[in-house]
Amino acid sequence: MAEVDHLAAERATARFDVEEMKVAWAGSRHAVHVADRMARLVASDPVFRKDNRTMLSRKELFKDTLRKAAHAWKRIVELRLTEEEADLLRQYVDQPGYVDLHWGMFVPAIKGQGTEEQQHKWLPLAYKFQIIGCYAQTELGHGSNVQGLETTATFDPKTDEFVIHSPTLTSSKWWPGGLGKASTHAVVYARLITEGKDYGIHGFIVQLRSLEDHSPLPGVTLGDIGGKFGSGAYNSMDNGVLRFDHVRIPRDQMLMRLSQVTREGKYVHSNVPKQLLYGTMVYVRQSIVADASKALSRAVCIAVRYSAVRKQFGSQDGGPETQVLNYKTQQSRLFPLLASAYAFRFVGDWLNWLYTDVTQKLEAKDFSTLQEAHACTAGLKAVTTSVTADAIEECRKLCGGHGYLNSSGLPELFAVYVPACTYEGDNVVLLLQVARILMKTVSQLASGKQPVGTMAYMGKVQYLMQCKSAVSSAEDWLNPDAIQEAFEARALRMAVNCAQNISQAASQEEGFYERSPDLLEAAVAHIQLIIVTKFIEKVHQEIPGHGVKEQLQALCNVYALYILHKHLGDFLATGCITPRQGALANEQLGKLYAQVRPNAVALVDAFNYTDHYLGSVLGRYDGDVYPALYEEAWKDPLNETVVPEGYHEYLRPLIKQQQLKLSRL
Ligand SMILES: CCCCC/C=C\C/C=C\C/C=C\C/C=C\C/C=C/C(=O)SCCNC(=O)CCNC(=O)[C@H](O)C(C)(C)COP(=O)(O)OP(=O)(O)OC[C@H]1O[C@@H](n2cnc3c(N)ncnc32)[C@H](O)[C@@H]1OP(=O)(O)O
Ligand SMILES: Cc1cc2nc3c(=O)[nH]c(=O)nc-3n(C[C@H](O)[C@H](O)[C@H](O)COP(=O)(O)OP(=O)(O)OC[C@H]3O[C@@H](n4cnc5c(N)ncnc54)[C@H](O)[C@@H]3O)c2cc1C
Repeated sequence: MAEVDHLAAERATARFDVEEMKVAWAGSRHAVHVADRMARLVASDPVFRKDNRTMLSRKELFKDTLRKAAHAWKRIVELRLTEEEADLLRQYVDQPGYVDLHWGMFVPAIKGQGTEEQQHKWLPLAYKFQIIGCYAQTELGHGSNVQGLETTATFDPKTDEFVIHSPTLTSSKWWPGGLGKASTHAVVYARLITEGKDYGIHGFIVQLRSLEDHSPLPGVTLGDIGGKFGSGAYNSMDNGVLRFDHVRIPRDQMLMRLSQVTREGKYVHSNVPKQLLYGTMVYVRQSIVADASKALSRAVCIAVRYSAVRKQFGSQDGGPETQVLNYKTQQSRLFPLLASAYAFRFVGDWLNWLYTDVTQKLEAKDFSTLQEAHACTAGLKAVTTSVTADAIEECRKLCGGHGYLNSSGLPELFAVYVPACTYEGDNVVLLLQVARILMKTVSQLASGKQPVGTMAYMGKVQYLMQCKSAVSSAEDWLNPDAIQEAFEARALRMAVNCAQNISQAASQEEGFYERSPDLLEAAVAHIQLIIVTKFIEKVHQEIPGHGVKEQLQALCNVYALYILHKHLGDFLATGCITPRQGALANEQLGKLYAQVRPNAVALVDAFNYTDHYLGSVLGRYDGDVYPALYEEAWKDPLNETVVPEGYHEYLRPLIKQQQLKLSRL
């Protein structure tokens, strides 16, 4: 009971309106309402139970995923849910499965790369689940290097067909989610060959399995690639392997929005940038940023609530011990993660806006913002997923020993989340893309070309290369202009330093290769600037609700000053701030943590997660952690019998043998 009281007391100390913070977090009152309804719908349905997931075998887990997906679809149809509601319902079911790829990549690939005619033919089938699709790009030999894929699609003018073929072992498709067991179709990326010429990678819709009995079609070899990291977790997904042996598809199953092959076999490229082929990846990368804030906020919610419940040391004269949340070290590890969850949420919203804006411009044949969309989605995907993966592990440690139990929810969350650093583009590979664009922008500064969008600050090169921070007290670091200037100067100076070093190499390519570790850091600095800028812009907006703006202001400052403290070396080495100013930032950070402390539990309540979605005995809303932990232990299959299976085979003979030996002595 005492623990329950603890969280009630924590909630009472909040200095802001939690209901209004829920609106700020979700984006609108409508969003809070819909999310609430969908979360409760899932939580109250026994089919969506997930507390036994880590104890299921791979086969049981996969079947459970099929069952949940089918039940979710049934509920979506029965309740006539809107697209927004259906997306949220699937999110709260919280079990990776083939439907993620069907809706998240197969459908978007057809929408983005198919002609109107192709969309008209294929999308209704996909929308009604008459076909199930996946996104088959990566191969055994190549993932990052898309141009290196080996699968071929050779046009045969005699039959008006493409022949899809896997010429080598390394050309086997390898990894696509939903491919292993569930999908009937795939968008397959292959080298288009016509009239004897290789035109590079293009997308094709290929049927893989019979719609009657689900068996692979002739010439198609298919399977699952095997168990993955952690128990439960991403093992619910059937990541697959696929080989083609001269499989024929009609010509009109090449996705022809960007380029076409005529009946005669002539290749025609529309007047659009060829990078539009990568459009589905750009779309998913922006969703992954929004998803990072969800995963991070879940972990932080668990760690904050548990840290308020957990007590260690400090008891005097039999009085209460100290809540671990009161330890300054706990706060300095946890509150930056809380601030990062909010930061990623807001930058994710902005990125979604950017993506929508770019998509509208592309439809009007305006390709000017394509590079900005690529740099922002790639860079933000890389930084937010890397931070989130590390943060989930940090939250596990923040929960001490109990964090290591599956029932804490953290091991599974980590195992599900960590591949986000790799899929949809390895984070290092993506940051190097950002670095390339930074170098290009720096090189254009001399010619007077004004950078735009998130690179616009580089236009202030004369000022930013020599400015000195005016901060002279800890409070000065609360001024957003001081923060913004320090972050801009750091990012620009790091980029310019890299460019200067590269220019001394024998060639641009060699210089880029040699300096790539520094380039990664420059790219991270640029992306952190974007996150800080978007958080500052958010806080400048009108935000209703008692104390909400003040809390967000504090979190924004925590985020920025934490990054400054963590990367102090960059700020000092580039001469943007002095060691004294660095120390003042750290002093202010400590004061901000004290400001966050009484609001911490309410700030995670504002995420509005149900206990079902959190899936953690440590993160329970009521804080009644110990009885739940105790009860959960007894549910383990090992506890089904008092004497374990194997006792008579292995334990008893061993003990008896030793006893016999002893008795002979
Ligand atoms: C369970 C949790 C799920 C959470 C997710 C939440 C929501 C998501 C919703 C649904 C998805 C569901 C589940 C997600 C889970 C897993 C799915 C995973 C799927 C996959 O992994 S699919 C495979 C992804 N593969 C990659 O990302 C490959 C990475 N490689 C590349 O992108 C490219 O090869 C490369 C690294 C960019 C290099 O390309 P290349 O053609 O060689 O180009 P360069 O020479 O480097 O550049 C040329 C030129 O082009 C520009 N460029 C490059 N890329 C783009 C782009 N995307 N857009 C625009 N422009 C681009 C580049 O800047 C250069 O420009 P220049 O001006 O310099 O010429
Ligand atoms: C869970 C999961 C789900 C997936 N789902 C899908 C899917 O649905 N469909 C699909 O098509 N694919 C999918 N993938 C594949 C995924 O997109 C690739 O694994 C990813 O793009 C990374 O490519 P890779 O495996 O070739 O890594 P590699 O490129 O081989 O990376 C290996 C190492 O090399 C480094 N490296 C590579 N290139 C460079 C470079 N130029 N400079 C410096 N370092 C470099 C990387 O940083 C990394 O450290 C999935 C992968 C996972 C793990």
